[in-house]
Order: sequence, then C-alpha cells, then structure tokens
Amino acid sequence: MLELARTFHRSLDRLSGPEQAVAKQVVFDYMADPSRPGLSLHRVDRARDKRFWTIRADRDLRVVVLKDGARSLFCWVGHHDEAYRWAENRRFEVHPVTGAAQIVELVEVVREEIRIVERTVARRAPEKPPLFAGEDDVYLLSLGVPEDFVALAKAVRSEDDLLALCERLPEEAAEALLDLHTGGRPAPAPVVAVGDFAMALQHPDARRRFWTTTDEADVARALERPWAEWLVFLHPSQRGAVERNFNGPARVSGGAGTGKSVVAMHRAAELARAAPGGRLMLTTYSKTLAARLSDGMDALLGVASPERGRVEVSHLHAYALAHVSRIAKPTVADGAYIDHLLKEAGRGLEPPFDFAFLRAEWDAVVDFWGLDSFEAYRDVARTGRGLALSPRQRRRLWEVFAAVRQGLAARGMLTFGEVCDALRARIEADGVQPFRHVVVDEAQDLGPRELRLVAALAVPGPRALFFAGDVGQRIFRWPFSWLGAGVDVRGRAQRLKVNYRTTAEIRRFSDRLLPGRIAEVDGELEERGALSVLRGQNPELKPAADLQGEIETLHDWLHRARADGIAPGEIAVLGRTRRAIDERATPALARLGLSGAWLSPDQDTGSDSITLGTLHAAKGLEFRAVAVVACDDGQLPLAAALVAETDPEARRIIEDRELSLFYVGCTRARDRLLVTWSGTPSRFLASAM
Ligand SMILES: Nc1ncnc2c1ncn2[C@@H]1O[C@H](COP(=O)(O)OP(=O)(O)OP(=O)(O)O)[C@@H](O)[C@H]1O
Repeated sequence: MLELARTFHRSLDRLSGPEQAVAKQVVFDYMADPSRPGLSLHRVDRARDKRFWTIRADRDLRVVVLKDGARSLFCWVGHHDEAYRWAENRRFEVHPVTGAAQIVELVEVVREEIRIVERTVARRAPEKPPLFAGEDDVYLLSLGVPEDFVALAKAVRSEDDLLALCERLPEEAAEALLDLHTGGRPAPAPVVAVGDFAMALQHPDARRRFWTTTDEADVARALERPWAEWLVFLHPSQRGAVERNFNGPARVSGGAGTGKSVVAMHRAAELARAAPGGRLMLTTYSKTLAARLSDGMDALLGVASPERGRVEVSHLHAYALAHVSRIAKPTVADGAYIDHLLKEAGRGLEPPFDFAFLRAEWDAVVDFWGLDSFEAYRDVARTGRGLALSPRQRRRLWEVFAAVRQGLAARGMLTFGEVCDALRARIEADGVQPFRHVVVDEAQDLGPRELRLVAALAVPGPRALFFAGDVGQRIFRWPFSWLGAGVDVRGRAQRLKVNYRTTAEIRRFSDRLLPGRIAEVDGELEERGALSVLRGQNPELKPAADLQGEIETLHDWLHRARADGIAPGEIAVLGRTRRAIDERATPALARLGLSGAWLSPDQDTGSDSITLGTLHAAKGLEFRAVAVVACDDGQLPLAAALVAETDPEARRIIEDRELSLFYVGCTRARDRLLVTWSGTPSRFLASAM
C-alpha cells in the first residue's frame, strides 16, 4: 500500500528530470519493501511532529515521509536543508471537529509572514476592522479551519492578508473563508468520527490531498505527470460527480475552469474500470478538445491498458460521419451551397422573409430539429424565433425549405444533423447500441439531433448518459428543451464551484461579463459564482487608437511574457475572426522573431510557436498567457452575425452567444490575460471595467 500527499506531487514537479527519476525510484523501492536496508531512514529530530522521517534519495535529495505505526505517508521531496525545514515547520493532524487529515504549517511561522503583509498594507491604508471578527469560533472550526488558526483567521483585516492566509490553509478551510468573505455562508465541512490516521485519510476533504493506492501502475502514471494533480486529487464535489449513481441521465455544471472536463474523464475512467464487458464513449463537440480528452484518458488509464481499449474518445460529428460512411458515402453540405439553395428557393418572397430570415429559420428551426414535412414545421415550437408565423406563412415557407432539402438530396448531400439522424436510425433499426455508457463534455453545444444520437448510442440504464457543460459557454447552438429531445436530466445535477485554472483576478473579471444567474437546460436557474484560491496579476485591458496601436500593445505584452520566461507554446492570441487575429498577431510576432501556429487537434502543446485561434476553436483549452485581441464594437458582437437579423428575440440569443464567446476566450487564461481593442470598445466590456 502507498499513501501520497498532494504536497509530494507538487514538490516532485519542481525537481529536474533526473532528480524526479531518483525520487520516484525511492517510492517504488519503498512500495516493494519498506524495510529494505538501502533506504536510510532518519527521524527529523527538530520537527514538532515526531512522526516525520526522511529517506535519503541521493547525496542531496531527501524524501519526507510521515510514519504512523505501520503506515507511511509520502509528504515532500527536495534538497536536504529545504526538506528538513519543510518537516520542521509542519505537523500532521486530524481536525478535531471534522475528522479530516490535514498537514498544517506551524501557526507561528504563518503568523510571522502574514504580519509582514499586514505591515505593508497598514502603511498605505488606515486600519480596517477584522474581516471575520464577528464569527463564532465554533463555526470557523466547523469549516475545517485548524484549531490554532482560528484566532489568526479572526485577526485578518484585508483581502490581501486573507489570500495570503488561504494559501497556507487546508483547501476546505481556504475555500470556505473566501466564500464567507464574498458574502456566502458556507456549510460546515462533512464530519466523520474523529479517529485514527487511516480513517482521517478517507475523509472526503482529506481525499483531495491524500491518495491511497495499492496499484503500482497507477502510481507510475500519476508520478509520470506530477504537474497533473487532477489525475489523483479531486475536489469532493468533483469526486461526488464522478462516483455517484444518479439513477438516470445526469449532468455536472460549473463556470469555466472548475474541472468539468476532469470530471468527465474520471467518470469515463471509473465506468471503464467497472464494466469489463462493455465499451463506452467520451465525446465532445470540438476536435481540439477531443484530442485533449484522448490524452487525458491515456494518462488516467494507461495507453495500452484493457480499460483504455474500452473507451472510444471521439468528436461526435466525426464519429457519426465515419459510421454513416460505412453504409453510404455522404457528402456533408457546406454552408455556401445551402445559402445558394435558400436564395434560389426564396426568390419572390415578400419582406420580412428575406435571405437572412430564411438562413436563421433553417439553422434554428428546420435543420436544427430535422423537420421533414410541412406538418412537422406547422407544429414545431419556434423557440427563440420572435416573429410569430401564421399557418399560411408556414405553408409558403415550407415550400422553400422543402426545395432546399430536395436540392441537397439530389446531390447526395447531408447536413451534420442528418448525419446524426442517419446513424441513430441505423442503431435503432439494428437494435444494438454500441456503448454501455456515453459521457459528453461541453454538452451545452449539443443540438437536439446530436442529443438524440447520444441517447441512442448507449444501452438504456441508470448510468447510461452523463453530461458535463456550462450554459454560460454555449457558443454554437440555440437554446432548446432537452426534455423535448427526450433526455430528462432535471434534478440530477451537481454544480462545481472551485476554479482550478485561473487566478482570482482573471476569474473575477470574466465572471463579471456574464449575468450572476443563468437558466440551465430546461429552466433550472443556477447561481454562477465560483471561487479561486490562486492569485496573480490583474487582467490588462488596453485600448488603442487604431490597429497600429493595438499591434504595438500586443507586441509589448508578448515581449514581457517572453522576458518573464513564458514559453511560446504556453501563449495564445485569440480573437473573434481569423482575419482580426492575423492582422494583429502576424506583425507583432514578426517583430519579435516568433512564429504563430493556428490551433489544430494535433498541435503539440510543447511547440515553439505561439498559438493563434478563434474564440470558437479555443473552447475547452487553456494557456498560461492569453491575449484576446480586437475586442471592439464591430467584432464583439460580430457585426456580421447580427446585421441581417431583425427579429429582437433572435438578436438577443445571438448577442448572448457572442458574449459567451468572449467569456470563453478570457477564461482560457491561467496566469495572464490581455484584452485589447482599437477605437470603440465592445459593449460587453462595460460590465467588467
Ligand atoms: N482537482 C483538481 N486538482 C488540480 N487541478 C485541477 C483539478 N480539477 C481541475 N483541475 C485543473 O483545472 C483546469 C481546468 O479544468 P477543466 O478543463 O476540466 O475545467 P472545465 O470546467 O472543463 O473548463 P472549461 O469549461 O473552461 O473548459 C485544468 O488545468 C485542470 O487540470
């Protein structure tokens, strides 16, 4: 058996490759035989907690373990002096109220450092009352705040100090205090009987920082990528969404960066482990994200394992097209040809039924739902299409859409919606569903035909369907009722609130772009608030007088990022259209002697090029530094997307989608965000500036 702390992963990640190899060898040797004579174990004499020992990995490198009876917890690895200091300044304890295992820094060490922050703040501002002075000690303890930190927490007077303190507290306590500070009333942490070491490690809050396993292959995979903490350590709400049997189609929701893709991957991995006979599918709506999910599944299950062999990771349309092509050879209809047919068939129609109306009606109603007869068009609820139509008007319009459908059929062309329907029809005719479970990421961008296909792909059962998504990031589709498409997820949802990707500063800015509450699928209203414990720079919002000025701003920002050691592969320049990006990024990169590479599914993340991508293509991805360029009036919302749309309801929906795109772009940033525009800024910026 092996017990590993998240702090071990983090410290391992800071070492060089050869040092990591030596440290990992110690872990494997210990796992094989903890009493092996070569492992020279020394008690850390000066540690307050006498259970800390070190193992000598090489001349300089020491691994810190906590020995409690026969059990050993790997806590930290680093150079000799640092390793001893780490152990001397910490203790392992079982929280006296919640029963969760915690590794806590000695309070006197933390107090000393927080005071430093307090002094610099005090010089600038008059003293404010403590943030949590009025809170009851018992309540703070119930949140998981370690006993001897309660007084310190109650003395904190500024947000800076609070954030500094939160970095040193166990995660559940940090998140609860931040929530409390921003007006929430967090519920007490779960309580399990305060028991021994082993019980304390199994507490839900402890499982996000301590990992117990007996499987050497799992350890090898986790230590292979020490930076990928998500492989092993899940937030309790993430774990809940991964493990729970919801007894029906279920979903996990949450703002950007809260780990929905992580939950989708873990859920798929759990199901693959649990269903030796069955295959399962993990699918999404973006090719680049599908590639990332595939890598994630390799990391979780091992590239060549039987479990991995059971998981099909596919872009949904690509999967459907490949399978339909086995029976027929369809050509996917391109947008320009559909435009041509609509114009031809719509000739002679009176206003307001112009080409723009027809195109929107095709996208949002006819092709969206797959209507194939006048009766279906007559009876459909045209959600999101403001203009009401009389039966006569519907009859006349249907003649146009029927002609378009015939035009496509005559050339053997299918829309992607039809490709989905064709595969669904075949599965239903055969009566053999290819998968036992289907897990969908970015599910907010499924249309009804995709949703129905997903439902048809899985053998019906309580765990057949699972969806991860965020309606705040709906960028391809019109809203519709999932219930109307035959999938009922109401009452079976879990919302994630902790942002793992971005700093508090970037998250705050991005969250202000969207309303605080948004109706989820089938009308369930959800609060969007999220927490982020990471700290960093404020986003830079930079106006420019003209294109040249914006290029200059981008150039300076890229130059600084590079000078601060951020590799080109960790930087992205995003925008609404390829042209807008190209006009700004190409000259800025050329002056720096850097190259740019457009986002693609097989892009190597360690590449030497700076990523260029539209906001659509960047969905689901993340970069250390992100510039969202051309955030001006004509680009966000994109004038071309709105210009022809006269219907107020349709305009509102398109505007929402454009706003979501902007939110998607800004939330791709982990550490740094630059937002630039020339001339009049986008109206979307008004709520965030
Ligand atoms: N439990 C965790 N521990 C450490 N890191 C995590 C954890 N969960 C998620 N992360 C990290 O947070 C980042 C965001 O996760 P992920 O992409 O799954 O979020 P998401 O909710 O799908 O985001 P988006 O909706 O913006 O695409 C990733 O870098 C991921 O590795």
